[in-house]
Amino acid sequence: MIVNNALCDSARQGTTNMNEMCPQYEDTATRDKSHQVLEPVTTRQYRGVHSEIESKKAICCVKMFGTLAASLLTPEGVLLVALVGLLYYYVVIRSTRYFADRGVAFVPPVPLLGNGADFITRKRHITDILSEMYNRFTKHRFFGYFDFLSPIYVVRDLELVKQICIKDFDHFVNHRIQLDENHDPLFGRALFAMRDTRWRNMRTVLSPAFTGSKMRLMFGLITSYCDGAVRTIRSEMASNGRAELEMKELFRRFGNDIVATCAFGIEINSFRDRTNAFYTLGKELTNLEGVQGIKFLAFSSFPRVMRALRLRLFSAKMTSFFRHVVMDTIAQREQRGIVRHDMINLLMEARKQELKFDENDNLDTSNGGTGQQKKLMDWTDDDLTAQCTVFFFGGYDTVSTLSAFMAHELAVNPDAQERLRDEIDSVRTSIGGADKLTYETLQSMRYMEMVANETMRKWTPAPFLDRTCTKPYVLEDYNGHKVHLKKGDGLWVPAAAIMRDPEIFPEPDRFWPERFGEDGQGPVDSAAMLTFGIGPRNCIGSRFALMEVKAVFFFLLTHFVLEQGPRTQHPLKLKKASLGPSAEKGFWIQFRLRDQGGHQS
Ligand code: HEM
Repeated sequence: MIVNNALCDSARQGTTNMNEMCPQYEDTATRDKSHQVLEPVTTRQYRGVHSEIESKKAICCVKMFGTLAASLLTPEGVLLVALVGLLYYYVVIRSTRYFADRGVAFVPPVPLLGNGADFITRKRHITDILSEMYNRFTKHRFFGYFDFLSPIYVVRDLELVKQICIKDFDHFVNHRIQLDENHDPLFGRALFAMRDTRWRNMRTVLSPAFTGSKMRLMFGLITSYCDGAVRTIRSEMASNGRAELEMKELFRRFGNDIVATCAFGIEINSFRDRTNAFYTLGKELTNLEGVQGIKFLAFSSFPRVMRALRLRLFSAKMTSFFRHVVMDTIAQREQRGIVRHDMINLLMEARKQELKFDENDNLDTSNGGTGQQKKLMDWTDDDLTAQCTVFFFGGYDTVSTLSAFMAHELAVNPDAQERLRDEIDSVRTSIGGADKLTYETLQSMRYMEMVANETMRKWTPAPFLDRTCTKPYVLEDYNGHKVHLKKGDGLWVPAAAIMRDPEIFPEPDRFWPERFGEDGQGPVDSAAMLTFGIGPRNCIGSRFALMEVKAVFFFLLTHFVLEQGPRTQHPLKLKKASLGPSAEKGFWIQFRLRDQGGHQS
């Protein structure tokens, strides 16, 4: 793996050159090529050998089957079959009676695979499965879902969602996922996976790093990066000023470089250096497609089994890569007394108990922020690396997904795009150029906010939220039927289904940013906007995410018009094999340069 062109000027800027730091990541593949020379084999020779092998295999199978049948006909064999049958009955068949025994509405699951069987076998996206159940059980505040064999209470009533996630949060502090901190140090120690007091302490310590004032400090890093990236795209366009680009890939590159600079203090240009380690490992780290998506679900459903099998969510190679990057950057900064306004700097302050809320920050105590500084925890190197890497887990795929859907909606809704461009042009003119854009100006852009909100509603990157019951609790249905939850019971909030509920958002399949404007109806309840979750366990990085998405679109629409191209899939269909929503055929959009004259900064 080569980390080419890690554009660095570490002494001056506090950024880090990854080749210098991690020489072990140089590509060894080319050196390892085998020099063995093989004799060529003709097709006929191959077929002959192949059919001989096949017939030997068949004979072998018949023999094995015979031996097995003979051994099962012994008294021990019969006992074994009975035991397996009983185990199957108790573990698989009986478990499917869980909700029936408690009087909770549910759809009979597929044995072993549960209600997500169609997702596991790639027939339907998990969002579609949950939405169908959500729309079916309108007479209930909650219904049952089997995640493999694990029963989950899916809470569909908004008042109950608020009760669980805000008012009675003490009963539902944790997410379901459980990882061994030592075995899976990156994700196991990240805020998302932390539990109970450790989570509370870390959230309190980290909260000041995500306030408006800290975002303002990082804003310059983002805009200078956006400007450079847009210039690279412009320079690569065909002579007719057009290019058809795949948006997920484009925004992954944007997101990668922004996370690298803001979180890790490393400057990379993934548009030029297309296979840099940050990009390839980050993509691997956040991949929730296919087996990795199922593995993620399995760590929530059978944490003990996964731990007993010593399975890791992320490879040791990845852990070691990010650990080196963070530790070497910190060492360089400490040696040279460098201060750079990025997340590593904030975490270094947090480790020294020097990270504080600023006077102008709105203290949001629901997020764990108290503004007081006392020693809540001792930081290990892995704790620090994990909180940096959270930008990848939490922010990389989600932000690129949201941006890709936003580009798609703007391309297929030219009126909305035109209105957004008008707002961008008028702001740019009033401030005297895109290079003068500030965090406050971006925040004040009304239509930009409406477009982002509507995209987040229609295409939320996290289709459901999850919680575990930490203290006994009683759920009550509309008809007064009570269900007693015990410690360890799992709950989901079907965020995507709620945000497409026509009772809450009329005409839910329509992209209509105006619904969030003065004339629009907005949601009947603001708690229905669940893209960033709800309550004290909500997304700590939401400000950062929105700042990034809005800044990127400010620069993109300054330079380009987004249009449907020959490969644009409209209406979009979701890719069935991915846990996070993604487009079945990719997000292909045609970029057209705006008139070459005075639209750029
Ligand atoms: C569009 C982008 C994003 C979306 C849609 C998103 C969504 C979410 C959601 C749904 C949750 C769970 C909330 C809950 O259970 O109530 C969450 C948690 C979290 N997110 Fe984000 N996120 C985004 C960007 C980011 C970014 C940029 C970061 C960067 C640091 C981040 C870091 C986190 C962390 C650390 C948590 C766990 C918080 C905790 O457990 O206390 N997210 N996010």
